[in-house]
Amino acid sequence: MEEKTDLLKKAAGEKAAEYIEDGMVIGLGSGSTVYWMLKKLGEKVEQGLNIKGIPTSLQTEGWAKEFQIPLTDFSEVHYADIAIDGTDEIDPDFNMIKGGGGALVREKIVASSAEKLIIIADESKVVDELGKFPLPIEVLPFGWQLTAEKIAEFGAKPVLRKKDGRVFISDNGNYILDCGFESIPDPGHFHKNLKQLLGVVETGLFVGMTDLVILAGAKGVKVLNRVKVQNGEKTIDSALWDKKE
Ligand SMILES: O=C(CO)[C@H](O)[C@H](O)COP(=O)(O)O
Repeated sequence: MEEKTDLLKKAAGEKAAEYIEDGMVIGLGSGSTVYWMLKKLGEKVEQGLNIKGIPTSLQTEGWAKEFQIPLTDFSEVHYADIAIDGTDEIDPDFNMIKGGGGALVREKIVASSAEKLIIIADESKVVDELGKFPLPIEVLPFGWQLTAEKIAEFGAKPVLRKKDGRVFISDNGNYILDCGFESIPDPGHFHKNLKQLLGVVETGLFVGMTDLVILAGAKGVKVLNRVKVQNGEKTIDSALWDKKE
């Protein structure tokens, strides 16, 4: 089972590398699906592709260096042409819960800087409604207990993330609270309310940011586009969203 998921992650990651063109600045997301994109990108760089990547985590930075992908940061560039990242949950509106790997703040900053955000995932990440995956919220370590109490008023029981028996520290030196809400019907509104709490650095809700989803499933890899309709309003080509194939 695990192996099958890995193959799907690999398929989605490798497909995303096809969208990278010479001269681009690429936001490099985090996680095991992104790993496969980085590996493929490394091969392309070796063959002469000229790009620069902005890593969203120390882990991604390490992998990028291993694959000899040239790196840059916001002291040198002000935007990325595309950002490619994974997700923990994605709904039919392309809204997401991210941060399972604890990189949500940098991921969101890099994704916001990008002209186009490409999400790569295996089909297990598709949900009808966000919330089953506990929402990661990055908080300041100081007074995190008070911040957790405030978050709990929104209906979750926040759990301080630990790794190997120790409190998990994000690349930004903060804590992560994993907050099981079960159901998040209005992610945009919910994010805004949580973000106003003192001590909250950022939430793992990514709303209205995704442009393209590369989804790997039993029947192959599908590319789902966000399409434009009248009045400049963006909507989803939901006809393509058929997770129950
Ligand atoms: O948000 C993330 C890290 O903060 C990852 O993109 C998310 O956890 C998906 O990871 P994976 O590709 O390993 O399933």
